[in-house]
Amino acid sequence: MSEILSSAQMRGIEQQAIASGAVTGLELMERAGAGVVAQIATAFPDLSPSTAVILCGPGNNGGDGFVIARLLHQRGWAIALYLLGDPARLPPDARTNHDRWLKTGPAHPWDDRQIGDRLGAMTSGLVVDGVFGTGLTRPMPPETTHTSQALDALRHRTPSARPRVVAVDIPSGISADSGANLGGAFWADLSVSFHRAKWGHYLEPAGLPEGGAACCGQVAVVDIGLPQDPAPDSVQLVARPAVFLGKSAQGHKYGHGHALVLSGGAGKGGAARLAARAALRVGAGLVTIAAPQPAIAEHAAQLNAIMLTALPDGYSLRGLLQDTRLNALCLGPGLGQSRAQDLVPAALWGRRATVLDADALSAFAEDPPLLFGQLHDKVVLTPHMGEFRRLFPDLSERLHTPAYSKIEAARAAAARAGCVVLLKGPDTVIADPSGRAALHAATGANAAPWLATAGSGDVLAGIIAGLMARGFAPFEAAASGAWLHAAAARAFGPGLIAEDLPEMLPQVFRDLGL
Ligand SMILES: NC(=O)C1=CN([C@@H]2O[C@H](COP(=O)(O)OP(=O)(O)OC[C@H]3O[C@@H](n4cnc5c(N)ncnc54)[C@H](O)[C@@H]3O)[C@@H](O)[C@H]2O)[C@@H](O)CC1
Ligand SMILES: Nc1ncnc2c1ncn2[C@@H]1O[C@H](COP(=O)(O)OP(=O)(O)O)[C@@H](O)[C@H]1O
Ligand SMILES: [K+]
Repeated sequence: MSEILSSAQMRGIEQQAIASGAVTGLELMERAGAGVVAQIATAFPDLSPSTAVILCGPGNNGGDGFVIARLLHQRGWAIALYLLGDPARLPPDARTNHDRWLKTGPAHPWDDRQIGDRLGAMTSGLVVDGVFGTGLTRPMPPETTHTSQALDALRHRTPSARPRVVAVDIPSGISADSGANLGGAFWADLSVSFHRAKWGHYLEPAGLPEGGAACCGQVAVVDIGLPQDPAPDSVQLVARPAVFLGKSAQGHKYGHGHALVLSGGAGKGGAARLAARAALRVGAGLVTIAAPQPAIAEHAAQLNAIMLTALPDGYSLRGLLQDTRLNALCLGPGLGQSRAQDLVPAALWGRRATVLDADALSAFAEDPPLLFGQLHDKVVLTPHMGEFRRLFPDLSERLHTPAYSKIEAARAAAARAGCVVLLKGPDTVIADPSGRAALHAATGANAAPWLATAGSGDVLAGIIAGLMARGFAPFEAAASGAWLHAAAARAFGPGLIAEDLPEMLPQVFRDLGL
């Protein structure tokens, strides 16, 4: 797992390092610029010096741009540099690098049309976006409209017939906190960030225009000599399971737990079977489906290793939970809302590790606090955005403000609910009530677009329940579950349907070396 930061956290680290005397802002800017130039060489080894258009903005992102111009020039590049804004108003370090650059070449005043035309005519070379970085919280100014449109047009050309586009830190116009396109954002083949990647590199707010995960291209992170201590409240990017998922040679099936998946009525059992299959494949020692009597025959016809029991209502669930070996529950997929209203309180009374998904969440849309009052710290809620809106309408509403991120929303939800919340999407956030948070990004090179298929969420709920049956803590089970789920989808590839996901887990485990 690697740490990702908000813009405020990054600013804090930078300011503290400068205030302590360990480093100057000018040194950081020099290293940032040098880091970008080094990453360009690494990412595009075939790119030989030709023309680089360097776009500099009014803040420190522009300051990095001047450093990059100087260093690329030293490497034989012809530079065309444009500055948005008044050089006299540049912050001090950016001003110093602006003045240094002027000894080598000119800083053309920003001319949106001229830049747009120039970019449109380029068939090779480099465009460096140092217009705005982590400091931007408003839409791009109108003076960048043509430039943005010209960049958009380049994006649709084959890479061999256009310049490479490199963003300093993050493409201008993308919120480093929420990943939102603030309006008129640029895009890049490569975004070179400093010290740590930012939340916005991996978050992708729903809908158009495309946001951070879609616009950042390859994300590279360069060390600029800031202290490496973990930031308080930092968010971890889930790059692989944080726990060892192998089984010990001596294990007994009851040592790996017994997961109970609660099913809906006749004809509605598919979702529970998907979840149960996933719980078993992920390594739970035993898995039982508990279904109303009329659904038993249908399940029996389709199940072998998974056990089956009749369960009419919440009263009988309390009875079933007298068996302490049943250590993890999964409720919601295909459950039906009235059955959920009856079973969820009984399940939560049992204080087992519990996944609440789908109908187990929507059943409380009328009165979310009724649910929150019963939750405990072994529960994982797995809402998609629609379910999240039903339980946390105010947080969902706030997500429409561009700088408010899905990470903050999931954190606030976990604090309110008093349990782990996993908020789904191509970018999945896992948060607990203490503020601990992780982001699993199925975007960029990790994209898993075939997960957008009916029933894939049921499988995720089952994976997490299975991992909790095995004894993993809710947060680890949720974060590792999100990773396994996407890895299974990638391992199968195009054509994936939900049934395929559990069947890919063995290969995912083998690839992990288990
Ligand atoms: N934080 C750090 O440790 C480091 C930061 N560096 C660079 O500094 C960047 C952040 O610099 P800044 O905080 O100066 O911010 P930016 O350079 O991202 O730009 C924001 C600046 O423009 C102004 N502004 C914001 N929106 C505007 C708009 N729509 N129209 C006109 N002006 C607008 C802001 O008031 C601010 O001055 C980073 O992205 C990175 O590139 C690097 O130099 C290396 C070290
Ligand atoms: N485009 C996508 N890329 C990656 N993961 C996705 C994508 N779309 C959906 N997912 C994942 O697939 C699952 C869908 O769950 P959910 O919305 O509950 O669907 P269902 O109710 O049909 O099972 C979630 O885990 C979500 O994160
Ligand atoms: K930028």
